[in-house]
Amino acid sequence: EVSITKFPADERKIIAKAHDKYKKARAGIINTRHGQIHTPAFMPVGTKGTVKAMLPESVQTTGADIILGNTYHLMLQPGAKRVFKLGGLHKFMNWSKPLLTDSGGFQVMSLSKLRKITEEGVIFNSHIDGSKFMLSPESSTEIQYLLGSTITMAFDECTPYPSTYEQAKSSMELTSRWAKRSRKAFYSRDGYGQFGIIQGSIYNDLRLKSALDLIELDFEGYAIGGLAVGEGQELMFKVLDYAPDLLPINKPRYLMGVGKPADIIGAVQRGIDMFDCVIPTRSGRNGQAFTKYGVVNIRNSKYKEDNTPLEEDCLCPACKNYTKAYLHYLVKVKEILGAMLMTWHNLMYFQKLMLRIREYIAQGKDFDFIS
Ligand SMILES: Nc1nc2cc3nc(NCCc4ccc(CCO)cc4)[nH]c3cc2c(=O)[nH]1
Ligand SMILES: [Zn+2]
Repeated sequence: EVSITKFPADERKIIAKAHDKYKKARAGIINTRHGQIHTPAFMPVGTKGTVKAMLPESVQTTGADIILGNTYHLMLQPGAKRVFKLGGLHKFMNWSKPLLTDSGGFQVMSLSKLRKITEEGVIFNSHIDGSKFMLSPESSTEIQYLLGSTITMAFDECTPYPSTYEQAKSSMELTSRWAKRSRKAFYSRDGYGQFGIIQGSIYNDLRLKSALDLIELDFEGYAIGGLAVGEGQELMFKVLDYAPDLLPINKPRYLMGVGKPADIIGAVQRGIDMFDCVIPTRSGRNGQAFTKYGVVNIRNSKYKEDNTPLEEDCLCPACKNYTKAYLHYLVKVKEILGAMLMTWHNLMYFQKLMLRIREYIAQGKDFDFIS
C-alpha cells in the first residue's frame, strides 16, 4: 500500500546540488494512492474539475502528474455531496492521477461578495447566486474528503499584501488555530495526504512561528502561502531565501500560485518542489504562447501570414500540425480550437521546463539560464 512517503531522504534520492547556489534545489518522487509525482512538479489548474480547453488525456500527454482543483468552486457547483455520490472527482472528471485541492479560503476572498471572517470560519455569499455558505477548517476538510482529493490543503487565511506586522501576526495566528482544526478533521489514509500552509507575510519571525506551529501537526507536506499576492518577484524571493529552510527537508514544499518560468526556476533554486499557476492556461486562451524565443502574442498582426510553427521542435499538436498564421486567425475569431491549441502548447512548455529542471538537478548541472 503506497502512501505519501516523505522524500526518500534515507535512500539519498534527494540530489542536493553540488553548486552552492543550488544546494537547496532537489529532485524527488512523491508516492500517492493515485500514482507518483516527479518533483519539481508543475500542477495545471483545473479549478472546476476540468483544465479549461483540455481533455484529461491531453493533459496527461503534456507530462503532468497532478492537477489542482478548487474546493470553493466545486462546493458551489455541482456540490461536494453530489460529486461524492457520483463516485468522486477522479471518476467525475476522468482523471486517475493525483489531485490536489485548494481549501477555499483564498478563493472566497478573491471571488465571493459579502463575506465575514469569524473564529469559526468564513461566511460568504456565492458569487453565482448570492446564496449563503460557510467554509471552516472542518467543512473544507470534509468537502475535500468527499471530492476524494489525493492531497488536501489545510484551511488557512491568505494574509493580504501589504499587511502591517500586527495584521500579519493575527492573521498567521488564526491560520495556526485553523491548521490544528484542519489536521484534527482530516481522515488519514495510506496514499492520501494533507498539507499545512504557512503564512506570516514578509516577516521572518512570523514565518518561523507559523512553520513551528504547523510542524507540530506533522502534515505530509507544507505549502508556503501568502505569496504571489502582489508583492513582486524580488520580495517573494526574499521570503523564499529563508522560508523553505524552516520546513522539514524530507517533506514536499509547495509554493501556491506560482508562476512564470523565471519565478519557478528561482523558487526551485530556493528549495521549492511543487507549483500551480493559471498562467499557461489563462494566458494561452488570451493568445500568449510561451516559447524558447520568449512569449509570443499570437494576436499580433506580424503573425497573420507566418507559416511557421510556434516552436519547430515542439511535439504538441499546435506545433506539429499548425502554423502561427492559423493560430493567429483562430484566436482572433475566438474559435474554440484556438484556446485548445494554445493551452496545449503552453502546458507542454511548462512540463518540458519542469522535466529539464529535474534532469539538470539529477545531473548536478546548473539550471540558471533555462526558462
Ligand atoms: N489556500 C491558499 N491558497 C492560495 C492560493 C494562491 N494563489 C496565489 N497567487 C496566484 C496569483 C496569480 C493570479 C492570476 C494569475 C494570472 C495572471 O494572468 C497569475 C497568478 N497566491 C496564493 C496564496 C494562497 C494561500 O496563501 N492560501
Ligand atoms: Zn507546441
